[in-house]
Amino acid sequence: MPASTHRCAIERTTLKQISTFGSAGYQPGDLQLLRDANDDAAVARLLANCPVMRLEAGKAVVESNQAQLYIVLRGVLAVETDSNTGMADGNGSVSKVLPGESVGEQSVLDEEANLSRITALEDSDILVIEADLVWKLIDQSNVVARNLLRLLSFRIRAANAQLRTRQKLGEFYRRLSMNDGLTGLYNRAWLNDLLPRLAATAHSSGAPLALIMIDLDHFKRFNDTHGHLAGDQALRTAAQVLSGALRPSDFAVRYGGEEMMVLLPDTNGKLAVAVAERLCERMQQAVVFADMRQPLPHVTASFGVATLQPQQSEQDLIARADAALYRAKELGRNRVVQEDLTG
Ligand SMILES: Nc1nc2c(ncn2[C@@H]2O[C@H](COP(=O)(O)OP(=O)(O)OP(=O)(O)O)[C@@H](O)[C@H]2O)c(=O)[nH]1
Repeated sequence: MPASTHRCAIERTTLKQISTFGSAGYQPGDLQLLRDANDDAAVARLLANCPVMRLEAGKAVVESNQAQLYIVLRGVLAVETDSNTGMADGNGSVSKVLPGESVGEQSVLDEEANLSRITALEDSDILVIEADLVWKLIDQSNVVARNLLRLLSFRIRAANAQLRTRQKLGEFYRRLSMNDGLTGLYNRAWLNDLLPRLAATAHSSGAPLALIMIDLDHFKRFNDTHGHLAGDQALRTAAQVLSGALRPSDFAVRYGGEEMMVLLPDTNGKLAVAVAERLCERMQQAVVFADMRQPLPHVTASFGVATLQPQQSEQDLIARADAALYRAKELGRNRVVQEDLTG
């Protein structure tokens, strides 16, 4: 390619030409992409007139419509991946490009303009290679082709690793938004999302769905006597009792304050009462440790049990379980009451 064509594309950038690669005194073999190409005459010939450009610290390469490959000869570049490409998660990530390393291979290969923002972290000298010259290098040098494949393979691995990390992080935050921070049980937001779906499934399949509403007894007194932190510990203990006693298909939710809820898909009223009895029993036996040397008094809870009736909404189900819980409190607490289906 004639040298004038290079100049035309480059003048639109903040880069200033300081020499050509042929006269700058660098060895191709020192550059990642040209490793083992020191004795490759075709490579030397093709690169001889390629411009070596200076990018001052803090300056960015102005976007070019044409794909170009940048190889750092001296200095450091920061490459901020574009967040509008659909490849990123909206947060562009920044990586450093050190002497010998390159940026822009992918845009050269897919013939797209480089959408990354490239900035010099210090005064940097850069070998700029136009896309069609990169293709000529690939055509004429097996060594360059192999180095490029190696480089791309490394980039794919790195991108996959980053993707996996982001997926894990996404999963972590998803869980965080569904779980109550104090007890680890599902939270109200999760319930609002899931309960209508559980109810719809139960209605359409005809399988029973039971709900147990649970409220710790005299919890205000517990807090007042032992302090709020001990109260928090009692709540955690109660949550452990629930999650430790349920089947994997059941769900325990912190409904709010000292109120919790258990959802039992595929469970009829009789079975749900048996589960609630078991929970009630375990609750009064569970030891509340705020300080290992001195356990706190046991907490008890009252339980209201209801099952989804035909045509009943999930709000009706909660209301019926709540009414049964209220009755359990009235009858003296630390007990299970099933909804009254005769009324
Ligand atoms: N430590 C602690 N206390 C809480 C939390 N959420 C709610 N509470 C307390 O739970 C207590 C609930 O009190 P009440 O609604 O009067 O009920 P109760 O004292 O348990 O009485 P009964 O339900 O009638 O047995 C209040 O004192 C709340 O401050 C929490 O996250 N941590």
